[in-house]
Amino acid sequence: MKIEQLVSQIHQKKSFLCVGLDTDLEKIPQHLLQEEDPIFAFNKAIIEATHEYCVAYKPNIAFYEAYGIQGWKSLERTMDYLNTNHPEIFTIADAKRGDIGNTSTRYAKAFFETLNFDSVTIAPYMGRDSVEPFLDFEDKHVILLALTSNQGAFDFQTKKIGGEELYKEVLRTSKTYRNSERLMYVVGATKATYLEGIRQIVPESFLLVPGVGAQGGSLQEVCQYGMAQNVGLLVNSSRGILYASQGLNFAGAAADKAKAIQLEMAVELGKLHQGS
Ligand SMILES: O=c1ccn([C@@H]2O[C@H](COP(=O)(O)O)[C@@H](O)[C@H]2O)c(=O)[nH]1
Repeated sequence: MKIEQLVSQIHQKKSFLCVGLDTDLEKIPQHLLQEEDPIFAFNKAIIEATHEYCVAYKPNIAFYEAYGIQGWKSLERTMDYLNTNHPEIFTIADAKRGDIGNTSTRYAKAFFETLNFDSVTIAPYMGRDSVEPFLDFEDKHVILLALTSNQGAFDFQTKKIGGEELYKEVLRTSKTYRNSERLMYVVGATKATYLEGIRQIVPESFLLVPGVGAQGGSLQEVCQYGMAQNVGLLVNSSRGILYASQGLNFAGAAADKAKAIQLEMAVELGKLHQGS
């Protein structure tokens, strides 16, 4: 998908919500366990209930790999369903991959060609030749981990090397990569105040921002410090939407949660237009 199509969706739906499809058989409503493919049945119901309020879906690959071949089949069915029924919605494989070039190319083919995702999350630790193979795919995007939402982010990412924090070095160096216009970055909502400095380095890049809802990040703060002229934000919520209810009306409850976030996002987008 082209960035312009994503931006156009954001304005059309007045939303920059990404719904995380972290589907956990221990948390989905019990009655779905009788279905032939409970993970897909849950995802389909969530997608149908929430698609008008969001512009992206992000299956975290761990939740599918955990169930072996059956989990991988559920992921494939979910992607086929999205690409067939909602091709305008941006898809993110939250896989956090990255390896020597030869191997990265195989990962890229798996997510961009076989599963037909629009983007994949990549760890920057192995450097240029581990990331560039993912950047070779037209209209596909690499979402590089910059400053993650967890406490462990302070172990390495905020440490200074040569006078600058490592996450800033990741942002600056990655801008020199081949096809760097296909890069986006992960920045946790729990680190919202850092977004001001991040925007000085990557003013218009799209940022995937997990950590609102269950992890306690604030949507308002993310917008205050991180919104760009092209919006430039995809704010993710997974558990806060998926498991709003474990009863028969789980999808309705998820829709209510997604709509509540979308309405807050509409207010934030309104402020952007006032400022221009
Ligand atoms: O820094 C990061 C990077 C990725 N994640 C992932 O996002 C979702 C968040 O789920 P919630 O239930 O909304 O907390 C999940 O898939 C994480 O693995 C992140 O949280 N932080």
